[in-house]
Amino acid sequence: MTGSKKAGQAAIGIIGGSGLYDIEGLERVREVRVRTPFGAPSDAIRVGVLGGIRVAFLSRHGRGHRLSPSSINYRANIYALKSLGVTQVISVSAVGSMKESIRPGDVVLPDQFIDLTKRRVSTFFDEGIVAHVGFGEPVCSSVADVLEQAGRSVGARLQRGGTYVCMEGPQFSTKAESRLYRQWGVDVIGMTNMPEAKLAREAELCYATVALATDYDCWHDTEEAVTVEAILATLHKNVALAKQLLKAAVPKLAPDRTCVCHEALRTAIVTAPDCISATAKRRLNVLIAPSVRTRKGKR
Ligand SMILES: CSC[C@H]1O[C@H](OP(=O)(O)O)[C@H](O)[C@@H]1O
Ligand SMILES: Nc1ncnc2[nH]cnc12
Repeated sequence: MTGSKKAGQAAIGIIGGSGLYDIEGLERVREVRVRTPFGAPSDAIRVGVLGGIRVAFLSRHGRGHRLSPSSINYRANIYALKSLGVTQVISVSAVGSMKESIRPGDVVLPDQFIDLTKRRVSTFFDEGIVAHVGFGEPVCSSVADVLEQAGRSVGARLQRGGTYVCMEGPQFSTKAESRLYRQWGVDVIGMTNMPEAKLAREAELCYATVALATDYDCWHDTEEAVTVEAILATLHKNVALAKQLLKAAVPKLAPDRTCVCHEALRTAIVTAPDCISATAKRRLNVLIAPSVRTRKGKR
């Protein structure tokens, strides 16, 4: 087994979305309840071994799907994974297809996001310390490379790249909205990847999403408009594929990161070190300690 991490720690995090509340085949599982300065994550984190590699699995909506997209504590989720030693996050999400070419059952690996959420806290840097991370490339292409290979190896119909528009929900879109997003050229629609991906970047975690297309939203002339029933039926058929994909991907993720995700904060913190409030330092210690340390005395 790789990943010389202590029990209860893991370098790879998996955030399971709708239909993926657990991972069978996760061995030597230890349930970790993490407390964070931002409150409780969606559920206990299940740390175990998948394909010989230690991973930390978190159900985004909680087991039993208790949390709506707007009430998920995204900060606590990302902070909790970071504090367990996670450096790379694979997110799994059900999405609506906004293109004829993406069929229910297909896998999309989005490389861009449009954030239309309205009532979510989307930063760790809101009190006592200011930071502006780059987000032009919101997805880690190294992780996406691995997901693409893994997806193809398990026979998924897969689209590499595409734009995920994140709506607030919980209601699905109107036809007018759906048509508008299509004019924007988006590929898929969902309700959860924002602010998750933003927070992952602020926490210097690699982040990539395996988006499982479940429906054609409500824009299609001949297909039924989306319903939860239809989404769950499609997920039911495809969740096994997603699990195979994850199992194939996990051992291929390089433990030593060469991407820029791990240094997102290096040039992002604008507050002078001696002006960062003690509370912020304490609250964000897990995230900012290395960057603040290297900037000491520079201002
Ligand atoms: C239960 S269907 C709608 C629900 O599914 C997606 O969630 P996730 O990204 O966690 O798979 C979508 O964003 C909605 O939250
Ligand atoms: N059509 C859709 N809109 C928003 N979120 C979704 N998740 C799955 N399908 C969706």
